Amino acid sequence: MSAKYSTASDAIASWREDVLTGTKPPRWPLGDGFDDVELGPGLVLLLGGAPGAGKTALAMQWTLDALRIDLELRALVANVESSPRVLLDRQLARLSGIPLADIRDRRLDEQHGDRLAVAFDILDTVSDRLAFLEAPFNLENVAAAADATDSKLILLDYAQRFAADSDNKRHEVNRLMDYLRKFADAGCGMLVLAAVGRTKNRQGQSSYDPAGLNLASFRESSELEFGCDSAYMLAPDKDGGRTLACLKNRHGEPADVSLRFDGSLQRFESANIWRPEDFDVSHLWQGGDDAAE
Ligand SMILES: Nc1ncnc2c1ncn2[C@@H]1O[C@H](COP(=O)(O)OP(=O)(O)OP(=O)(O)O)[C@@H](O)[C@H]1O
Repeated sequence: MSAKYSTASDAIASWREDVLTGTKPPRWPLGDGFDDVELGPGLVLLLGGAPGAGKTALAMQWTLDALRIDLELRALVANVESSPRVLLDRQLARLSGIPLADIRDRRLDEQHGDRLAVAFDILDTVSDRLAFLEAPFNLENVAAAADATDSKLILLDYAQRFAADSDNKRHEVNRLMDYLRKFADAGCGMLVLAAVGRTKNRQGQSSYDPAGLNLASFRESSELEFGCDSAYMLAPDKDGGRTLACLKNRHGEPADVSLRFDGSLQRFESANIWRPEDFDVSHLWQGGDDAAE
């Protein structure tokens, strides 16, 4: 085999050009509050969390918002567990502000008309740049579908299900990361959801206690944690919010993100974004009335 390498002069020529012209590595915007979360060509982002933590909801929100903001972007969603209709119901709830339960049961009438119209308009702006993988759910089909649709953002939900069936699942999941890196090297950005294993809590019981979840929690894999560029764990807070804990960030300082999650609307937002209802100022008016009497 002939040796494969590039000389430093080759590498420096294009790199120096980027540095001097201020050309940054491309990143896709993921919406308000997620500036520190890096997803773009060449990167593998791992997102873990207990069942029901909201991984799918958050990953779909990022994907749709990236498509809304970056009109050049195309995305492929490879979800083994949920059909496109189920995923679209959830996004319709988020974009329209109509509770998911009403959308799921189609309890919709004229009063929802305007909000539905706005949400469908938004979906129309992304629909020809968004594709859903159909069976077979394997990496060969992911590669073929990404090529056919020219998708650069690929959402895998979830990683362990894309490891070939085998008696040695751990080995297969480790091999999976090799393939994910090949997708990234080919210019794709990989948003990879991962199941996590239970850990022992302080009482010695097996649980998904957020305090015990760490890089080693990614089930059946050591390679997932080493091979990714960034790894996040989505965990419920005591007050019903979520913390997006950054366990690893190869290209920057790891920064956690505090989130609010509205399950009925499948909507995440940064806990740092100001909302009028968080500030009850009615007592000030009350005080004013008292003072006037
Ligand atoms: N109509 C609803 N009202 C309120 N909450 C809801 C409603 N429908 C779903 N949810 C909640 O939204 C969350 C959706 O989680 P999601 O499926 O994104 O989690 P996940 O981390 O991907 O889980 P899994 O690994 O089991 O797929 C769950 O906590 C679920 O209970």
